[in-house]
Amino acid sequence: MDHFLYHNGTLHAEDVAIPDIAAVVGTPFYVYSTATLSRHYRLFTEALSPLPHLVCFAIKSLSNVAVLKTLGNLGAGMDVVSAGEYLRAKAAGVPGDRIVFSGVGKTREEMRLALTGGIRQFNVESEPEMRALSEVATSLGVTAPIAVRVNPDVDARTHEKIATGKKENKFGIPIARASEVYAEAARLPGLQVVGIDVHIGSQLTELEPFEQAYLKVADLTRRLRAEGHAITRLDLGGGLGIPYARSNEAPPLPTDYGALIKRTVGDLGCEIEIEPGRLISGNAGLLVARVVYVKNGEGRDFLILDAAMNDLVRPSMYGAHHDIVPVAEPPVASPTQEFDVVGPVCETGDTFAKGRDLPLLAEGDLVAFRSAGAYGAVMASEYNTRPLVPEVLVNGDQFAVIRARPSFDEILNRDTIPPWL
Ligand SMILES: Cc1ncc(COP(=O)(O)O)c(C=O)c1O
Ligand SMILES: N[C@@H](CCCC[NH3+])C(=O)O
Repeated sequence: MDHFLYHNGTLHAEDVAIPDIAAVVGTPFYVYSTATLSRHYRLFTEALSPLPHLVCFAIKSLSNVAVLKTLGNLGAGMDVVSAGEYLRAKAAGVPGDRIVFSGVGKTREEMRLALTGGIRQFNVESEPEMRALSEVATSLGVTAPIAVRVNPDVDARTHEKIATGKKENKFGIPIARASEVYAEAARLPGLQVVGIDVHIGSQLTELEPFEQAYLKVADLTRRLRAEGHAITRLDLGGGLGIPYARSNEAPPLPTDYGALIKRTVGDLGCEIEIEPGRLISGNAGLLVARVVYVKNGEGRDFLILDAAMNDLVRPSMYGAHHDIVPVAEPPVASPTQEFDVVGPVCETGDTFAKGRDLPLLAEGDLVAFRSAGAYGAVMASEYNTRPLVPEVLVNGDQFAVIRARPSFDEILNRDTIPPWL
């Protein structure tokens, strides 16, 4: 469900017409819907109720502070993976006791930042990290709450670049070694074991891999408790997929996912944490671009947009599909044409879609990439010295620019010329 629909022949974000935003910020731009973000967050909290739980939004999917504040105000926790993300969560007013810190390479500085600023738990991914955290916490005279991320060796059946739960992946400790790792955690000063963490990958379109992983976590909970550890919290990660090609994809819904969690780990008396990113933010965002040229090539027509791979890298990085729609609603049964949809960047990989059937489009027309809220703006770069595109947040009939397009002056001022030049 999203709130990007056609009204009066024009695509709207909630009650705001997309061309009205384009007139203010220019193109390309990202636009997010408050209603969709809120609805998706609530779907998870409803799906997990009445279990005690915290939905920690995976900031990596969409990290604009205004978006984080929107979710934080509803009571969401945050899953962060860097000092920058931690500071963003705090800037959005999220208290430390609703922030979990994930990631395989947390530095001592990052640990210190979170321990002094407040943290719900660290999801520790290795023994060296656990020892470092013990040292940092002891030096600060505090106790660090931890869950150990286990790698359950489960195939998430997703794109190989975003699968994280197989034994060959860098994430977590092998579940078979959990007993010894937890025993060491219990011995180390400055650490308090509170739970178990698992995250097997992103854009999962089936529930079965989650089920396999969560059943292993349930077994491990019983075993670790028998070994004397107080396991009171289970962090089950994120990863639930979204439909990208709306006409033919129907991944499981948060309700099904919630039911699965209840079935697999619901009877352990643990507080449940989940870390969804994409399902909350993905369909809450569009990337809007303008057609620069329609170019007739050899046996194909190119739709050249003013957005490029640096603005939305998913198609070139993962071969990902995004539905592309015209902002002006095409008349019913209007003719279509096949286009290769590309950006202006000097790489053949700067291709959003090949042979995509689209309504007839012309220079100056606006188009929107659907499902671009997650891993869109956050993965953007200034490759080809293209300024990062602005972000806009819509709420009902109002909208605000939540990140402005940098000027070329700002961009050029970031470089400094050394004295010898
Ligand atoms: C530790 C962790 N938690 C949560 C997420 C969020 O995943 P998704 O956006 O697929 O829900 C990720 C990314 O896959 C992750 O690495
Ligand atoms: N960047 C990936 C998702 C990565 C998930 C990270 N934990 C994507 O666009 O699909």
